[in-house]
Amino acid sequence: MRIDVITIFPDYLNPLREALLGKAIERERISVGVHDLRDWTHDVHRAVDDSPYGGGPGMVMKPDVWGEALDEVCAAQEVTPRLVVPAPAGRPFDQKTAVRWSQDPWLVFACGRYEGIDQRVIDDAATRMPVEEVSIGDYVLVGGEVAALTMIEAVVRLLPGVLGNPLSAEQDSFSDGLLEGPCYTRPEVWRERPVPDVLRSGNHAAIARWRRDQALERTYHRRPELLSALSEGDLDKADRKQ
Ligand SMILES: COC(=O)c1ccnc(N)c1
Repeated sequence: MRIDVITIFPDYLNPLREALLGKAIERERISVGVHDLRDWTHDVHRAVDDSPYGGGPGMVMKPDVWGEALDEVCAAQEVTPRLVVPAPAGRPFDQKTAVRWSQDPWLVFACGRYEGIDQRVIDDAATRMPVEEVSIGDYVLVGGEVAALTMIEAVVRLLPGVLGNPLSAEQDSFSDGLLEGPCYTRPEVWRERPVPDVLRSGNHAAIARWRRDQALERTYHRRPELLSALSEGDLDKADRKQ
C-alpha cells in the first residue's frame, strides 16, 4: 500500500516512522510520502489560506494551492488513489472503514487546518478519484494530521505481515461487532486481586464462553447501540469466533 499525506506541518507525521508503522515501511509493506502543502504556493508569503466568502470567523484553505498539490501527488498512475479528507463534518470512521481501506493500493490524506479546505477542491478531485470526508469522532481538532495518523494506524495494522500475530486484528474490539473484554497477565494475584479462575482452568470452551460473555456485558454497558446494530446472525458469528 502507498500512503501520501499532504499537510502544512510535515513533522506532525513523524510518528509514522516509529514502531509498528516504521517497521511496516522498513519491510516495504507500505510506502509513505509526506508532502508540505506550501511547496505548491507561489507567493513570497507562501499563503495557503484566505478569508471566507460570506464572512465568519477563521480562514479557509485556498483551492488553487490544494488543486496543484493534489494534481501532482495524485498524478495518474496505473492505480487511482482514494482521497481521504479528515474533517469534523465527515462520515464516522470505524473498523469497517479501516478494513475496507486496507484493501486499497493507495490512500492520499489531505490534512486541512483553519476552517477547512475550499469545497471546490473536494468537488474537483471527486471527478477523478473516490473522495471521502471522514471524522474520527464528535469533536473538533486544530488540524487533520492527528486524525490522519489515527486512521493510517487503524488501516496499516490490518495489512498482512504488519502485526506480529494476525489473530490480534481478527480478535480485537469491533472485529465481531462487540467490544473486547478484559485481559490479564502474570502475576496470578496482584494487590490481592486474582486473575479470574476460568482463565487458568485450561478449559478452552469455558474460556471462550467467558470471554464472549464479558464482551457482551461490556458492550451492553458501554456501547448498547452496537448490540442493536448486530443481527442474530452476527451474534452467532461472535459466538463461533470465541
Ligand atoms: C481539522 O480536522 C478536524 O478537526 C477533525 C478531523 C477528523 N475528525 C475530527 N473529529 C476532527
